[in-house]
Amino acid sequence: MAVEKLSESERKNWLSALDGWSMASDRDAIERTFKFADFSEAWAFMSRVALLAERHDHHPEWSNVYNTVEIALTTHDADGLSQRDVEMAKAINAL
Ligand SMILES: C[C@H](O)[C@H](O)[C@H]1CNC2=NC(N)=NC(=O)C2=N1
Repeated sequence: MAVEKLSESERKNWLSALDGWSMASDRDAIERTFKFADFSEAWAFMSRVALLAERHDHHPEWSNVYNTVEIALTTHDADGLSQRDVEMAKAINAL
């Protein structure tokens, strides 16, 4: 399915609505860092995000160090930010 990149105006609208997410400085992606009480909490969060990713068929680029999870979202099929990233960020924020 062809996925379209977000337009400039769409980006501005969505970014203001996505609490905690910001534009990556070096590429067309949004990112957010999550800090938890400990590794176990971080791992539980990652497990839930993994299930979301499968359900959305939209997968994060992420890293985990102990209690910190860094997530970047971009749409490889669109070579940049698309509506799918926005939907995924909203779903992650709702966890
Ligand atoms: C075949 C499968 O539907 C595609 O490769 C999906 C999988 N997950 C994906 N995740 C992300 N972030 N971008 C994509 O373009 C993408 N495409």
